[in-house]
Amino acid sequence: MDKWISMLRCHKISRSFLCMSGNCFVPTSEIIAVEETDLNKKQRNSGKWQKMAKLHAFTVYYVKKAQNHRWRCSDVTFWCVDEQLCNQWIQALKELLELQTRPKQLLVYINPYGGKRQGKRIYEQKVAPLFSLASISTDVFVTERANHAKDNLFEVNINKYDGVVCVGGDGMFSEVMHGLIGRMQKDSGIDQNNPKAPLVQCNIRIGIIPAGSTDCVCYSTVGISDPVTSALHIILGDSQPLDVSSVHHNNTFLKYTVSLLGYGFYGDVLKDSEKKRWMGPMRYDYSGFKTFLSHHCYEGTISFQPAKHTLGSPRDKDSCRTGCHICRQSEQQLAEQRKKCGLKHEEDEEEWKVIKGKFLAINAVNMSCACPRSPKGLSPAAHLADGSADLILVRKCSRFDFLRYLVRHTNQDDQFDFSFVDVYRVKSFQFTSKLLEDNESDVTDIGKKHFGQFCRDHPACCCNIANSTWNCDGETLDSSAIEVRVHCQLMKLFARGIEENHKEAVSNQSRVEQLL
Ligand SMILES: CCCCCCCCCCCCC/C=C/[C@@H](O)[C@H](COP(=O)(O)O)NC(C)=O
Ligand SMILES: Nc1ncnc2c1ncn2[C@@H]1O[C@H](COP(=O)(O)OP(=O)(O)O)[C@@H](O)[C@H]1O
Ligand SMILES: [Ca+2]
Repeated sequence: MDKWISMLRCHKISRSFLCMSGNCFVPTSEIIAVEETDLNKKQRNSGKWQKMAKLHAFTVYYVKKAQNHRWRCSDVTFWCVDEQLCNQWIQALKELLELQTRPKQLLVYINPYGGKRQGKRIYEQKVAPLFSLASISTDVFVTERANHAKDNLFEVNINKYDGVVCVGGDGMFSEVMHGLIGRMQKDSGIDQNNPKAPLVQCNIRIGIIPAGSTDCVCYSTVGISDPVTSALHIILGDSQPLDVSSVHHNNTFLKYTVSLLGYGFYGDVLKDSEKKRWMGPMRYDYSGFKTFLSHHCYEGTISFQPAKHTLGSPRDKDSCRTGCHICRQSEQQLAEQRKKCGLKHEEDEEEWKVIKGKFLAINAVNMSCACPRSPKGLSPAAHLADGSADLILVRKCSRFDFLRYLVRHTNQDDQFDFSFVDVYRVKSFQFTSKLLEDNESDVTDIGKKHFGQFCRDHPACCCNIANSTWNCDGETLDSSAIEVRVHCQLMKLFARGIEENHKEAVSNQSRVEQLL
């Protein structure tokens, strides 16, 4: 009988922990749901139960943390002969759950064509059952065309929802983010075309269920690209602020970006890969190889304002982790700035640094851009919410050197430790391609007429006179002059940043245990 009445092992309940046995406990913030267990069902399945006294039971579903930031839903059932006691437990636990601020109503957009075209199946089989277990109601849209989700976000009654979930890749996330941020600015009468406009923060969180090709935003904010893990972060109501950069050209708003804004190599890879969508995520390997062989470099001018407000540097050894003190400090600065000037932007005429040159790649990243292809990312020490971006300039170099640089994205070696790579932490920057500069100064329009030709002065130098395009979070952006500004913590995700590795977490756990 003892075997069945594990309720006896359930010693103690406090406001923050449910202790289930001497060495196993679950923080209440990690309980997914509590349900009365349907014993009739179990009794029907097992004959020996019939002879026992009438039992009552409830099941606690909780987050079980596995290796590599992977989360799973686990459960434990507590049995009891006393119905009243059982109900008291259920009641007490439900009250504790009510105290947690968790999403109750979500708006879900599924891109059925992202990644390996599994978005719909992933949502239906892995995510929807968890949402229903956690009593979350959902309105689900399966998109029928690109920009469907974005357009819809301008029409829906957004206040009805506690969050928006997108099922897809970085491109789909970008679409939903544009819809939400755009909607917020429209509702507040803010003109997005003004690059200096102080944007209104977006308090409705976005959850990403990864079902795309790169899933860099998900991987960099959760530590793994796994639909169940992401669904559990949404259910627990996690919150991770995120920097967003705005991209403008001549007082016209072009795009927002949270992960990679890349010109040259990554722009060319994306442009070529769009023609190979049928290949699925493999298209990036194919186009990556092709672009690597073409070895085009582009000439232009970059000017930037260094981010002096933040303590970190792109060469730091420590990365941004859950509860990061550098991001917290930026949050405090932001709050103080708001107190001082309201929504107005501080007019800063801080110094601009100017760099001219020939580049194979210009990458601006608001976060590390870690993804399964590059587990440390393009800038391992970049922060999710410090109000800065890391600007990585890869100058013209040999194919062999560029390959060495690319390979370092995939291993532990320092990818900035090359004479042809410079990295700066910035709060804003501008880029103008040489071709545009020449056109603006009324020099003949050679580039446009002879697209694809190489530098006339140095035929062997591989410097392409055509412009590259920008890879803006997986969307192509055709503009040879852009102005970029980082907006500190403009939006929030259902995530908590990457947690310290498991070993440390376990040792913290046993420390808490001793305290109890
Ligand atoms: C020869 C060795 C080459 C190894 C290079 C490995 C580098 C991988 C770096 C990945 C870059 C991450 C930045 C994320 C970009 C996404 O926004 C974008 C779009 O992602 P999506 O397809 O929408 O999920 N994906 C790409 C590859 O441009
Ligand atoms: N129903 C649809 N049909 C075609 N394209 C779509 C649809 N829904 C969304 N999209 C677009 O598909 C693009 C890529 O989607 P994404 O989910 O990021 O997949 P991937 O990671 O494979 O690129 C996004 O730009 C998005 O706007
Ligand atoms: Ca940042």
